[in-house]
Amino acid sequence: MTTSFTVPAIAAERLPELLRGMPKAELHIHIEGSLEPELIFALAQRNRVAIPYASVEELRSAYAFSNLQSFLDIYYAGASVLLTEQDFYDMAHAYLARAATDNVAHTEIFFDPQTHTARGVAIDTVINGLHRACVDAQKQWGLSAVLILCFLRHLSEEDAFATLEQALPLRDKFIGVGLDSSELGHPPEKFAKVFAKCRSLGLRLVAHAGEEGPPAYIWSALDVLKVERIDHGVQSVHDALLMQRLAQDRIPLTVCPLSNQKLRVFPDLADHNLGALLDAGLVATVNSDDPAYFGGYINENFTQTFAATGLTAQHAYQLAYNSFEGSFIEASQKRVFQDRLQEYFARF
Ligand code: HPA
Ligand SMILES: [Zn+2]
Repeated sequence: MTTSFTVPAIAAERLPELLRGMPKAELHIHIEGSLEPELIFALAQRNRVAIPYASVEELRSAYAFSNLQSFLDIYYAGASVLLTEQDFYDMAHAYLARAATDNVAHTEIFFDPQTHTARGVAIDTVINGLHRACVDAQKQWGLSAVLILCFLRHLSEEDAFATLEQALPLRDKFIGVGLDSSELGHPPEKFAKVFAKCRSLGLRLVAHAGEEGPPAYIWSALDVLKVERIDHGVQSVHDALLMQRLAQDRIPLTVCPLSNQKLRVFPDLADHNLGALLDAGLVATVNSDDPAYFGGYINENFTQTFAATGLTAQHAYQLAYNSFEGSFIEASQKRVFQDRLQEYFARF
């Protein structure tokens, strides 16, 4: 099965249906960013945590962002209602139920343990709750789900090492590590030693780079941290040599169009460079990032971006194909998903 499959002609008005129904993998979703205002309020009540908003509507109306940091401030505040293992389970279960209806066949979920351990929540509480929801998703919907532990880059490398040490007894419940939070001023090389340690432990490696930060951060994520995938990476278009490198080494980019729009990386979705990345031969994918905050889960990211930019059914096939190729599932299972994808397009 190759990527060179030619998609049969499909009328433009049937594109949304095609996009919603196609099997896909999601590779960039922060589970704390799937916490809907309704669940924040329910958990605040259940745990008797005070939140500075009078209603779900008031909270939702605060979701107007000017850049990454303005989002992160409210995102960390929202996560403060999570205390028990059941809270983490409920949050992940709600996301996974939603992903299943969006025809996500496989998902690789980020979580931010330091956001919780800093508030006195034990790392076992976090990981066990999330992992149990992943196990249940496979049983309930046949949806495969794995976890990626992210280090917060605004904190020190020492803090990342301490977090890794706390997590290692639960090593079989997460497949890799990532790097997220405030990008500017916190280049990947700040975490060179902890990523080298994770690599030696056989953990898979990813990092956010080139969301707001320069192409230099993408180079150092690749060459210093030795990551296998770049989260966002949309700033790579400003460096022709980097574009060549990403294409040649088939480094996947986990692009998040609605996030980029809401955080004003591309204020107008019509100006998004997803099509340019694909046309340059990069292994770009579409993902939701923080769907409760950015106005849409993965299918909304697909349908709104296609409507705004004029991408075609052939691009849709390529994006779904890339999502399986870029995933950390084993090669034989990737082929199963990619065969299913080709069959879906052939029969649509
Ligand atoms: O888009 C993001 N960028 C960096 N950190 C994050 N944490 C949640 N979402 C993001
Ligand atoms: Zn992200």
